[in-house]
Amino acid sequence: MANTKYDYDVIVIGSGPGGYSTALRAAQLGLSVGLAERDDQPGGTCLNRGCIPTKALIHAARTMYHAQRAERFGIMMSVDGIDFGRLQDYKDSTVRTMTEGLSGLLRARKVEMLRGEARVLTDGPATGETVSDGHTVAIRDPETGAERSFTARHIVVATGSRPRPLPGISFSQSVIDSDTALRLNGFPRSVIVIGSGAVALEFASLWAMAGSQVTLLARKGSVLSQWNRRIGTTLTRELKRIGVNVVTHASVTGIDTGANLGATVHYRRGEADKARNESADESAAAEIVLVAIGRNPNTDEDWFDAVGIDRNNHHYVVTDELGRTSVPGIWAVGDITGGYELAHRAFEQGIVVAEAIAGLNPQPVLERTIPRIVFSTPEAAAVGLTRDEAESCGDYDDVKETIYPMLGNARTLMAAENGSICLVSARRHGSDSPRIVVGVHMVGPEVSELSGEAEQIVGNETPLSEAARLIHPHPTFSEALGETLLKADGRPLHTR
Ligand SMILES: Cc1cc2nc3c(=O)[nH]c(=O)nc-3n(C[C@H](O)[C@H](O)[C@H](O)COP(=O)(O)OP(=O)(O)OC[C@H]3O[C@@H](n4cnc5c(N)ncnc54)[C@H](O)[C@@H]3O)c2cc1C
Ligand SMILES: NC(=O)c1ccc[n+]([C@@H]2O[C@H](COP(=O)([O-])OP(=O)(O)OC[C@H]3O[C@@H](n4cnc5c(N)ncnc54)[C@H](O)[C@@H]3O)[C@@H](O)[C@H]2O)c1
Repeated sequence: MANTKYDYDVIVIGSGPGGYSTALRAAQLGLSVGLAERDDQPGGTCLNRGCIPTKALIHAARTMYHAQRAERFGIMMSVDGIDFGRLQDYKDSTVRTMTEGLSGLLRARKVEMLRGEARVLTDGPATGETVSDGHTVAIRDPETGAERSFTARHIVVATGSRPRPLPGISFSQSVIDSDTALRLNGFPRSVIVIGSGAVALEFASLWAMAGSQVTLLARKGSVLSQWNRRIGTTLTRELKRIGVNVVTHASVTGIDTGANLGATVHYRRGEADKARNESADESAAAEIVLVAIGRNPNTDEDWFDAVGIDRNNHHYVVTDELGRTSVPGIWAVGDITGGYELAHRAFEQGIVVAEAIAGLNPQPVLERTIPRIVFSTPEAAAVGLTRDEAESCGDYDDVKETIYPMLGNARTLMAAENGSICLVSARRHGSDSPRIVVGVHMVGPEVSELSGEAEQIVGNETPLSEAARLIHPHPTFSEALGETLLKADGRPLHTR
């Protein structure tokens, strides 16, 4: 779509999953696109400091962990050591391959990279052309500091998020965030992980499998306290099995750090104390402390206020369901929009925004069925509602929970692993329509790979009786979901 008034049809600020998917889809639809990025390479948190490097390290640590446990199969193996330099090279080259691949794809779609820190201006461009407010982006060259201005009919803000520190405790050499954790020169001998969400559990699993002494401080009675209760308690138990010392009901009260590496975390045990009548204050010491208590959106630069982009009390940008902000012509996608901070949600938001800008009529992102995965050991995955959510939302009657212990699954048994699936089914409120699956919650080996099927079933509101007719190949982990569906449909085959 040629446009003479502006330099670009669309300028996207930030090249993480939200920004780059917007740029790729917009370019595919014939729009001219500039993609501003302050980092040296595109990909944002996900490719450079998130999804990709963490999973590369988890893959490597799992390989070592499985080798050490092979004795139970009669295979005697030992790990002679870890060449951490080579491990880092493997992780970095995985990241490089991904970011270079992305750069190539952006070039092929003729997306122009605009390198530097970007901000939206309220006035017209330096060229003196007349444009309405909020259509000009200034980009500061990282080398010279000089600013260049570009105009666009639409601006998409995708500035992402950054690690959140504990209130009153700054990050330091021994109190680190996930960015620093990925740059360590070796696996720590001992580590305290604060938090019990995805980042905490993935690093705790990774380090425990690599032989570190890991203490995880969880504020609630189990990890993943926002998830289905059974998933949280099963995962808490399984993490202990791989050697993570999970301390529940622990609220951090302070951290002492010395001049050298090392820190002591002071915490208060909540409900547990009352039952045990013990001293409320406890402490733990380790080489490093990882703080993984969530992320803050990158929406605090002055220009957000100057341009008038509405944000909520937690600093997330407020948008309508297609991604429009309060300023006409300015859109937002990804972590800055609140809700699930996930790469695949950002991809879909980017596609929707690009299609809306191009004048297509996209469906809003279906937030309810976005799969959530934690690549811990074992993995956890969830799609849709928990029983409590289904009962309280008012949309459903006759809510039922069906539990399937994964030990009944042949592949889980062979792998000498454990887990559980919890399926939530219900009928639409006030109708005698068929029972449907409204939530699937899983913990166990490879359950990340079962989330696609779960999303189809929940998202399409497939009647339970039809979903239970799907044939799952034998012997696979996916049979565990098949068995759960059969059980929920009142005709369990390999289970009671
Ligand atoms: C350790 C870790 C592991 C994760 N693992 C997973 C996972 O396995 N699966 C999953 O789905 N999600 C995962 N996530 C979450 C995922 O990384 C984020 O949800 C996703 O990256 C958000 O994409 P985004 O485009 O909103 O922002 P980001 O990826 O944060 O990208 C924002 C980009 O904008 C740039 N930027 C910001 N401000 C400006 C500016 N003014 N000018 C120019 N450029 C700017 C930044 O440099 C950055 O490149 C993980 C996160 C972390 C921290
Ligand atoms: N596999 C994945 O998809 C993946 C992996 C890593 C990160 N992510 C995403 O990145 C984002 C950040 O991850 P995260 O794990 O940091 O955040 P999170 O929101 O998933 O979990 C934060 C955890 O910290 C706890 N917490 C909050 N404040 C605390 C405090 N003051 N003291 C102690 N505990 C506190 C919460 O109870 C929660 O358990 C999340 O949105 C997550 O979805 C996704």
